[in-house]
Amino acid sequence: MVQLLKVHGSENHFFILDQTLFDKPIPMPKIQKLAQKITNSEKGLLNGADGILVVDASQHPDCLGKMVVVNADGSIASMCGNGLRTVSRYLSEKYKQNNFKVETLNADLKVSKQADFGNNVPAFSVEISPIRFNADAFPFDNLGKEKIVNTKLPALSDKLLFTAIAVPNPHLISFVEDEDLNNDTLKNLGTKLNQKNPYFPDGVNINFAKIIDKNTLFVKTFERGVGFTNACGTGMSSTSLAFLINYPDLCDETKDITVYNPGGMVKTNVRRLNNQYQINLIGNATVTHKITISEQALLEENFNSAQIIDTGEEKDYQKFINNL
Ligand SMILES: N[C@@H](CCC[C@H](N)C(=O)O)C(=O)O
Repeated sequence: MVQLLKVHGSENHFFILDQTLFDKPIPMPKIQKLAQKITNSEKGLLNGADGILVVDASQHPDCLGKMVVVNADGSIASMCGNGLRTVSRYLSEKYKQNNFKVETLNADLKVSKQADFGNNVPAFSVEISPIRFNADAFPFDNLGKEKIVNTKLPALSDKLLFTAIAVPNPHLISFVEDEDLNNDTLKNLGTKLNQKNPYFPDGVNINFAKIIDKNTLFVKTFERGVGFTNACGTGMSSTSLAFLINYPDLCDETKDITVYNPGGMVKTNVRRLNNQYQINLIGNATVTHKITISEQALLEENFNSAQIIDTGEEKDYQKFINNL
């Protein structure tokens, strides 16, 4: 029997699968196939999720573990901000440490336990890095730009301005008004740029942000490999950086930015130090269910035999967001 966890950061839901608990690690293609089934909202486990976070041992200095992100469609992403908070909590409790690093595909990232966001709402801070703006980091093509910073892209929209930042997964950001937050623009753009298209051959996460106040944003994301999510941690982080760059008068980098999202709220801090940007993302790391299942049943995608314990944390998370 093996244990999986169902977790979320701002209601961006994942299953944590710890390879070290299996007799033999599950080959990645099998996990990618499993992701497509277990995340399905109707036929998957516990109403599905946005992906699987695969945890494994790390040999890197100061790293308590390694995280690989598998999106709901089976594609692999270089990073996941909301997911990293939950993996940080998992490793923190497993090894009884509060400050450490987690190996990710592109970088070893500093993480730390923070004061709870609410009663029984544990929170973690995670470093979001590396940060890149150039086309090599994405890639993006046929837009006639080396960098996209507060730029009109007529091929995508005749009115919106876009900023493109890889953290290191690719994000396209636009600051919009209510109309574009609520109409189909984000859905249409997200769908167009995440199928075969001449502009973003690897797809792209798209974030529409509304400025609520000084240091306060609302961000809605259409994720590559997933579709609409309740929240995207790297999306809110890259959007916070775009906010600092494009609206310096509204963003005080000595203070945290509060970022509301359809699943709750996180804090980000974005600083420019020695001509380089640094981003930290702070938010809940909630474990909603503990799942015990045989390895065979899991790999045969026979989820009916799973034994499930509800941790009760979701009730407390809901109280926290109801008080926002
Ligand atoms: N939800 C994540 C991002 C997950 C990866 C993304 N779908 C991609 O393909 O880049 C987050 O919280 O950052």
